[in-house]
Amino acid sequence: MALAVPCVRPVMAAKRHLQGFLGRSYLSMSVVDSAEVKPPQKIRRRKPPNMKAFDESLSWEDRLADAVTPLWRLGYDEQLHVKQQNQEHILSHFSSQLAHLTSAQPSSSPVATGTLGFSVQPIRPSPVRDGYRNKSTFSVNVGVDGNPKTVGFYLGTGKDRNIICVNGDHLVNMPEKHKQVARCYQEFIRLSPLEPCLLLHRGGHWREVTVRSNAKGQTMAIVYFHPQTLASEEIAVHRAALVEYFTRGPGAACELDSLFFQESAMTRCGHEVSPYQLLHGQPHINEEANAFFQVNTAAAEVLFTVARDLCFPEGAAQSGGGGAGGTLLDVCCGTGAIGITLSPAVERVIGVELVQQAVEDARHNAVLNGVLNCEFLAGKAEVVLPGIVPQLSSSEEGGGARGITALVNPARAGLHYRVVRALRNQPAIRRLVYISCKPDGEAMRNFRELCCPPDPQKKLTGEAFSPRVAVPIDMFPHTQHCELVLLFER
Ligand SMILES: C[S@@+](CC[C@H](N)C(=O)[O-])C[C@H]1O[C@@H](n2cnc3c(N)ncnc32)[C@H](O)[C@@H]1O
Repeated sequence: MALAVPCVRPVMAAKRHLQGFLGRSYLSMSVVDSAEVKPPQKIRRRKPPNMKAFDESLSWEDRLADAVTPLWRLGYDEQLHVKQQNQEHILSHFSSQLAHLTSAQPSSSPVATGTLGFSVQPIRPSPVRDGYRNKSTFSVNVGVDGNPKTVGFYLGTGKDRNIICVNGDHLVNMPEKHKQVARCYQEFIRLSPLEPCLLLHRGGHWREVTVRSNAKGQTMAIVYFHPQTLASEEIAVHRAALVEYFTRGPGAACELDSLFFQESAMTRCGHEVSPYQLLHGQPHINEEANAFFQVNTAAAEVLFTVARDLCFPEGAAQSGGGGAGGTLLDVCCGTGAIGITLSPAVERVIGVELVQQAVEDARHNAVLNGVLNCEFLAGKAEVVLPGIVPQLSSSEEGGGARGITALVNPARAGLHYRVVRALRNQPAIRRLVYISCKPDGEAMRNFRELCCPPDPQKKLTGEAFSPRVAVPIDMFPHTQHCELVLLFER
């Protein structure tokens, strides 16, 4: 199988299907009544919103760039320096809390790495700095000139009634292809007799467009449409106009490989509730890299390599199979990318994930890659893990050379306390790798729970973990975001 990115596991190209991504469902929607037919609405030019709230000395483009990519004015080395300092500051805070918890000598300096008690490695840069996003969602709203059919990104807030939509042609993190689709979509909706949908309850139809692309340059667009009270035959007319525009009209220049359409009366709505309709092209575009569902594919490869090296420093992941035994617990595994990537290093991988559709994609990805030692369980980690982790002890403790390694990659809400307790109370887990996109948020609570002294009252009887190594990774150049990978051992 061909593989564009050889750093993790050359024989394992994870061909992830976009269909899987589309199928994810977090919200339900009410049934839309499409019986009432309304005549096409007249397009009104609206008054531009109150612009006083913005810094008027800057152009709209600069204001948007400052909001979306706040580090864009800095050179890349400077950006990395800023992020490194931020991460060290957060870790220093953690170190102080840790010292307090364990009544050890508090850290004296707020930022110096040497006083943390563990090492912070230099930030790993993103291999791609500009145009790295493989997914972009463009909104529709009132533009600077008052045109309500403007496709771009919001500035301002609904509460302050100063929302303004600025096109993203100048944003450095956005690929050209995504910008082209956004421009064409804007042209299309401006030609359409239908109103845009600016607020879900205020009428109008044309909503945001999501654009996805892969390393081969294939592009998928998903147009979201509010049906309001249109009859299905009416919607069909506008759907056909959209297809015509993107296949034979000016939009054909985008060379879309897939065009999807979703009728939805809610902000987000899953395929099960309101099916994604394939209007043109193929149902999936594939990515032959290891981490498609991260927004920056190339940087995700770096993340996975770091995770592998921290989980298995002895390097058996490169042995090409067989591994050194033991189990990898992939907690909050999403579509299984990390577990599948690391599977050669262990006898088995157990992935746990809340979203059923993601679990099905993970199973699909394992099959696609010929990986047989991964199982994926659907459910809340706080429900699933307390049931299975204690069972692992008899077979794993002292059995394999590695026992159990835990890798956790929760959403911003962090891990539920029951998850931390299940992991801590399992003595066969000697090593735990925590990947966090927001280490100064709820993850910090988890770090404390992992490292505090045992507390029988809270049924936290297992030995405490200690932080050993922290590795910041720049997944999003030009923004403030930074991923942190933290190795805990005991
Ligand atoms: C940051 S993503 C990690 C995705 C995955 N590790 C990857 O690389 O693609 C967090 C994942 O945690 C899942 N999640 C959120 N709450 C959860 C819970 N209580 N139990 C299990 N999974 C959860 C989300 O659905 C999401 O897939």
